[in-house]
Amino acid sequence: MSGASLLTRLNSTLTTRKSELESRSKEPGLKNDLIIRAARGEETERAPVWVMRQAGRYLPEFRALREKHEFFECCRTPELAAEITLQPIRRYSGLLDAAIIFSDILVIPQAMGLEVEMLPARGPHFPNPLNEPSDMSRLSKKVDVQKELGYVYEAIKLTKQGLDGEVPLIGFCGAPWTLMAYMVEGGGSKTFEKAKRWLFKYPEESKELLQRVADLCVEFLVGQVKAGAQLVQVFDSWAGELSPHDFRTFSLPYLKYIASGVRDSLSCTSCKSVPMIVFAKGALGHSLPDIAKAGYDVVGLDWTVEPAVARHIVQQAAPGVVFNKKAAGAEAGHRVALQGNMDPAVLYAGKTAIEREVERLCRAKKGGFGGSGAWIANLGHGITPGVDPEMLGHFLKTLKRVSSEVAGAKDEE
Ligand SMILES: Cc1c2[nH]c(c1CCC(=O)O)Cc1[nH]c(c(CCC(=O)O)c1C)Cc1[nH]c(c(CCC(=O)O)c1C)Cc1[nH]c(c(C)c1CCC(=O)O)C2
Repeated sequence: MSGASLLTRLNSTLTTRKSELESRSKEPGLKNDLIIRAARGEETERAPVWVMRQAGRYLPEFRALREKHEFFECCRTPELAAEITLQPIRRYSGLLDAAIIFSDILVIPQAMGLEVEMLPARGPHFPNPLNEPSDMSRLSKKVDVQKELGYVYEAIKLTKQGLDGEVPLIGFCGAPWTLMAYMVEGGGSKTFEKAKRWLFKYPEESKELLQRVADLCVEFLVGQVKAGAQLVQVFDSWAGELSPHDFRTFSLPYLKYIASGVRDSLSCTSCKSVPMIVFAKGALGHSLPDIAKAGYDVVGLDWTVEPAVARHIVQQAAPGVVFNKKAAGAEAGHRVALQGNMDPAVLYAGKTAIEREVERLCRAKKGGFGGSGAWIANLGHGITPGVDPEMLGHFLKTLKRVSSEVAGAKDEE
């Protein structure tokens, strides 16, 4: 074969492959699919970026709305939830690569029949938490997720209209262990002694509760995807409270169950598969290889792990994962992508510190993520209420600039 015809053939193979990739990831009308491609382990022209809690109290426009409406009223009113979801997208126009639906992880305990209130300055409060396993009889036996949480689906639909394809929308839920911790503690805690007492005194009953929550997580995430969520994230915010053994016993199995449950369920419907992100805060130091193999496309990192080290560990543990074999839009194996992981407190330290830390985050030679893709830039936990919104803007702009440079130069890798 002549050089020219070989080139033609190669070109046509590449074109076919490119259009396959596009049809797999790009929803009609979606203008920016950077985060979807990065989540699928692909190289991207820069790192997509979003921020946990990007719709929140650091935004004056959010606080203004909250003066008029109670927290769970905002969650339960699709128009308000959609408006709040869109607030950061509007303010940081062109700088955020995803929206996350405004809601809370505690809507699942509410759907199970527990009362939850959001106390000013104190956070979530359960007036009647689960004190003993016998209290599980107070939980609804069979939760009608559509009836109890349909308002989230409505909010997703409305938000999608508002976004008009500008960026993808992320759905989410809390992980079973984190939700159980709230349900038993009755709120946040420094020691988690009540929830841990359950784990150690009543391991079987704890597993029953975790399983009941996990089943709801699967149904709720699938519902969010059917309503239009284009990625989903599972937040295990309290994973780091558990010893490695207890994490493997009481958290990891349910994280796995959720990933495979959602994928199986979506493969049985005409719904396209969506990338799944797991964020097990505080558990990465001991369990990153296990988390990388838990069935998620993306592993979220808190700031206690060095990106280059995490990349190495994840690549060793899960060199190429094949998900969604049966799903519509089935795909071949891909790298597990990473998300994170700048310390949110850097946003308090001014522009010079932000620039320095973004450089470290992006450049492989500085221990950062490097230019080979499969990275979604984010903070290592949610943005905190005292941050000046301008500083988040500076983070987003700097990240966009430096990560484009690094991807263009392949970061000398
Ligand atoms: C543990 C947890 C909760 N909720 C959530 C988690 C997991 C993430 C994490 O670890 O931070 C998840 C969450 N909560 C909220 C979102 C919305 C989407 C987003 O912008 O990220 C998401 C994804 C809104 C919220 N959820 C809450 C607020 C602020 C409450 C207010 O307006 O009064 C917002 C914007 C309240 C909330 N809700 C919760 C707590 C502990 C608190 C109070 C403390 C705090 O504000 O950080 C439970």
